[in-house]
Amino acid sequence: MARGTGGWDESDVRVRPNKKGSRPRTKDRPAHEDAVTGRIITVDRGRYTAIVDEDTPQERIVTAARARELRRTPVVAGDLVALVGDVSGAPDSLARLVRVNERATLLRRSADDTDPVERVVVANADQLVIVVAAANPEPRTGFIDRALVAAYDAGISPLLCITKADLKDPADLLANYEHLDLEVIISRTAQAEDTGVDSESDDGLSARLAGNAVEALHEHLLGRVSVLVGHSGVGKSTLVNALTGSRRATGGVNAVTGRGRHTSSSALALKVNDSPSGSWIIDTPGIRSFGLAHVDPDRILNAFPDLEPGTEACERGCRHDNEAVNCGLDAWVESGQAGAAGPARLASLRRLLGSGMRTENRAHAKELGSQ
Ligand SMILES: Nc1nc2c(ncn2[C@@H]2O[C@H](COP(=O)(O)OP(=O)(O)OP(=O)(O)O)[C@@H](O)[C@H]2O)c(=O)[nH]1
Ligand SMILES: [Zn+2]
Repeated sequence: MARGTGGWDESDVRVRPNKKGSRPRTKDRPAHEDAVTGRIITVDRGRYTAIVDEDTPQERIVTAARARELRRTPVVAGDLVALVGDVSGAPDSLARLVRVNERATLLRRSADDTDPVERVVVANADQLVIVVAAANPEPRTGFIDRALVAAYDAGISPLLCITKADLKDPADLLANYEHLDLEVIISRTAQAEDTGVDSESDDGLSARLAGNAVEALHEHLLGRVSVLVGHSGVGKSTLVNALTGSRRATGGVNAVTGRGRHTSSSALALKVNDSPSGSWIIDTPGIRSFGLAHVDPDRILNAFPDLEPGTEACERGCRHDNEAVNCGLDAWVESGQAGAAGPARLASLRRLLGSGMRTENRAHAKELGSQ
């Protein structure tokens, strides 16, 4: 489209003289023109592990420490950063991390729903894979709903992955989400007639997963950065290892990250097997729930598109929570417009709305959380 002002070129751009230009160079902050870009794979006790020159013959792992000028900017798995100094990646070399590039997305959580400090979990993820088991452990819709809120709030597409469908039919669980435009992958162990993918969990337990399920998930990971969340025991590490070829428990070391030695509980990015450049899984062992103190109640409602139209009948200022009088959502659900799962969905929404902080506390929380 033509620009409204028409016919600009570079000569129209006036370069303002830099007031600080006459200062002695030594007082200028270094421009770091020689910096290289790295993708943060994991963070452990003040050391930042980055991959540099990704998917080129020079690809290498560089360990870095943060520069003072970064102040308190959080740096997390998935961040793209500028590195200077010794970026050779040689044993015992240490680079300096001087800048964090602007993030496309930022997945955040608070420790619980009343904790004012928001924590940055993962940067630049395109997709949040919510892993729940059909049984053992029992699925909790509360966890799924929280993860959906966090995903929508961050502008990350959610994908629901149900594991262990060999133990129980997940139809009842899925009925909760049939009115949502939510993509679902169902995984299970291989039956006799299936092709299987042998994989081991991080605890060294082996499972033979149905090949078509692993393949379906693999397809969703191509060309994207996906972050996986799930409760302990749902089969997350079995899946991650099947998709990345990483086998931490048996001492196998992922060629890229050295996951075999990775013992901390921080997020870890792994390259997806047989995939185009830029396909990453970020496993989050430490994240098993999402405190939503940082999310605005209106945005919580966004994660319930099957209910949201019902709020058109609400009075202005309606909080739609358990104390709300004449909330349009009650009639919406009673009339069946949210389907059979409507009552359970509304109960889940109200649990999330009821547990959050009141708006008055939010401004303060944001200030604290920005650190
Ligand atoms: N029946 C069945 N078992 C599975 C399936 N996937 C994984 N498992 C088993 O479930 C157990 C737990 O799997 P993990 O991969 O360790 O689960 P996790 O989510 O990584 O759990 P943490 O390591 O505690 O975080 C292991 O014994 C797996 O072999 C499945 O689809 N069906
Ligand atoms: Zn309402």
